[in-house]
Order: sequence, then C-alpha cells, then structure tokens
Amino acid sequence: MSHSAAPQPMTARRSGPLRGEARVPGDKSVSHRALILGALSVGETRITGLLEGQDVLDTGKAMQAFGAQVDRVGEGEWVVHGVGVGGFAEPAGVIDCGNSGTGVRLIMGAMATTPITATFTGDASLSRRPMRRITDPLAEFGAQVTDREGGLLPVTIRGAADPVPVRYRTPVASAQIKSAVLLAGLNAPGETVVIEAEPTRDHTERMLAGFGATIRTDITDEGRVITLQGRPELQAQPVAVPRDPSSAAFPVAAALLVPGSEITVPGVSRNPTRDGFYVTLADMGADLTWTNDRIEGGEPVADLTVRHGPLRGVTVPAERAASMIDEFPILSVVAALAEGPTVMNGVAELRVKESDRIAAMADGLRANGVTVEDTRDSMTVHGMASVPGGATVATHLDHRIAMSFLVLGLVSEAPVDVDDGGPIATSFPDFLPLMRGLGAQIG
Ligand SMILES: O=C(O)C1=C[C@@H](OP(=O)(O)O)[C@@H](O)[C@H](O)C1
Ligand SMILES: C=C(OP(=O)(O)O)C(=O)O
Repeated sequence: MSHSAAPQPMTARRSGPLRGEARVPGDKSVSHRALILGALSVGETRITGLLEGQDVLDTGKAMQAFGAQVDRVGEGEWVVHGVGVGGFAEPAGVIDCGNSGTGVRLIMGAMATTPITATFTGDASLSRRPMRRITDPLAEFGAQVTDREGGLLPVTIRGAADPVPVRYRTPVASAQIKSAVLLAGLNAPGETVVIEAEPTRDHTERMLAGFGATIRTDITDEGRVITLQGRPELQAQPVAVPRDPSSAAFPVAAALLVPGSEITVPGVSRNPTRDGFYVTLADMGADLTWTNDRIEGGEPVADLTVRHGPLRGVTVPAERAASMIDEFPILSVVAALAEGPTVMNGVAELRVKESDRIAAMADGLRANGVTVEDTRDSMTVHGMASVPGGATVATHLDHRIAMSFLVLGLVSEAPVDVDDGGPIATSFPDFLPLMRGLGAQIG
C-alpha cells in the first residue's frame, strides 16, 4: 500500500536545547529481511523490535500474499510461519511495495527461482527507480522478466522452473542487488556467488547464517566474494531487531546542531557496514560517546550520547559512501552549519533513491540560503555560522529529504517548511512525537 495521497505539509522552528532519550525505531533493513527469511524458513520466527513503518508493513503483506502467515502479536512483535525455501505460492493479486526499493528488490529475488508468476508495482517514486539492476541477474537464474521501457515498474517475473546457480559481480555498490541474488540463490542447486568490489551492508549474510544457511565471505583481490550453498532448509529463528542507525541520524544531527543539547540513543546498531555517518561526524569533531557495546540478535549495538558542539567541514572519501549511503541528506544539513566546506565524493547512487537526493538537497539548501555545488557524483556544501532558512522545500516523496529539512528548521533563523512529511511514515512513523519529546518545535 502506498502512503496516503494527500500531502502533509510540516514546519520546523528554531528550538531550545534538545534533551532526553531518543528511542528510535527498529532497523529497516533488518526488519525487511526478518520477514522475508521468516517466510522462507520452516517453523515460527518471532521478531521483536520490528520497524512498523509502511515500507516494512508492505513487505509483511507481500509475504502473506506468497503464502506465509504473518501476525502482529504486540508492539513491534511479529510472528511469521514460513513456507520453506521454494515453498512460495503464486500470489492472487499484484504485489504493491509502496515506496520501498528494498522491499520490491529483495522480494523479486526471493521469488525468482520458484515456478510462480508475480507482478510488482509501487508508488510514483518507486516507479521511477531502476529495476534491471535486479532483474538482469535474476534472468541469469532462468527467471523470465517483463518490464516497462527503461526497466521500470510494473515488473512481472515468471520464476525459473529449473534454476541454475549464478556467479554475479555487482556493477554498483548495492546491498539490494547482493541480497536479491543471494535470496534467489537459496532455491538454486549448487553455489551462488556474489562479488562486490566495495563492502555494503551485510545483514542478509548475517541473517542467512543465523537461519542455518551455509554462507561464507572471502576477502580477495576482487573484493568480497560471498558464496551461498543453495537449497538449505532454513530454520526459523527469533530475531531481535536493533535500532536503526539511519533513523538515529536525525535526532543525533539535531542534538549536534542545537546549542545546549544532550541526548542519548539506546541500543543503536553499530554494524561496521552502516557506521560511515558516525565515523564522519567524529572526523568533524562531534561529541559522540558510545558505551555498552554488545551483540544483540547477531548485530553489534551500543548506546550513544551526543552533545552539541562546534563542527568542522571534512572530505568524505568515496570508499566510505556505501556505509552511509542513506545519511548523505542529513550530513549535508550538518555540513551547512560546520566551519568550512564538506565534500561528499562517490555519491552517484543518491540520484536513484526515493528522489534524486543530490538535486533535492542542493535545491532545498540553496533555497534556504546555503551555498552548494554538485556534479553527477559529488556534492559540496559550504558551511556557515547561521543558516537563513525561510523556504518551503519539495520533498519528492522522500522521507529522508523531509526529515533532513525539518532538522535544518530547528536551527535556521526563519522556519523551514516541507511540502509533504507524509513519507516519513515509511521509515520513522514516530518521528514527530519523538522529536517533540526531545524539545523540538516541529509539526
Ligand atoms: O539493502 C538494504 O536494506 C538497503 C540498501 C541500500 O540501497 P542500495 O542497495 O540500492 O544501495 C539503502 O539505500 C537502502 O535504504 C536499504
Ligand atoms: C533508499 C532508501 O530505501 P529504499 O531503497 O528501501 O526505498 C532509504 O530508506 O533511504
């Protein structure tokens, strides 16, 4: 289901110190994978801390459409009764993945080696995003694909009746491509291999291992070589979803920027394939303290304390981009208030997210008085002591653009408006109450 069509304008105003505990929601990437692997295993998978954002709810509905039983039994607590690898049934209707690139791409992979047919759609944003990066490798397994010109949704996939395993080198750094190939490889006999030049988030590999698949990662001269043995019997497992470092980035950035602030974020994922934003903030001189490092549900987590303080501009190296790919919008807001320029390199993938995030951030920052330069694959933000603000920003159905500019409005001289905050519910449904609870003037 797509989010409600009526736009929800929102405004953020200059706020006093932010204080308190930010209990951000469950990790979106881990939540999608918990539902999908639960559906592909035998037995009962009990998930706690699931993100109840629209993207993940759409994946839950899709898993039901493919024959799994998916039940909400409490707040963030879900139970999945799976059908086993190769057990997906043909869905009766179209699979609408709403706004979610992760949802549609991972589910395409999960069904592509089972002899059933499914048609996938999404909202206006998802319908502009490239799908051949997924369907090309799925065709190598033997799936038959019909799509719209340019490889756009709607896409119909006829799953392979006699799948063959695939050896695939990802053409861009993308955990969605890697994960789609691995999920397809589950029902192909023999070894499926994915080679990635740059490491990307590794939740699929971790969770597959946790569910009993034979999977290994070798670090070689070509990069990471991930080898999965096909046709395992996945065993249902309890999954404790850590808090999402990509969602935490918004209250963290707000606390760094609003004078006098100090907040804590408990139990946030510190997976090294996701920590580039926090590494960059540390380079900028941010006051971040991590305590109580531990492993929960196979993922490293820790508690984070953030205090306001001065920040300096930095150059973010291209090889760090994948580990903070969803945090560049909020980093560019932080950069607008740092001393000197911040240069972000190797970020061309931002152009094919929920919006063209380089264009959306550059346009919105300029409208609010910030100097920005952009090229096809880089962005430079010139920091200033105080940002004028006062503009209305077009969010293009992109939750992270909306949240980023609402954070800017907490420190700019004049309020910042966003034309539509509705999509925030895809990843962070309690963003407004959480931020208000810390003292943010936002609504
Ligand atoms: O695998 C995932 O869960 C995700 C991978 C990333 O996309 P790409 O694989 O397209 O880089 C990221 O932007 C997205 O929010 C979540
Ligand atoms: C890119 C994102 O998500 P997806 O690709 O799943 O739509 C995101 O959440 O920033």
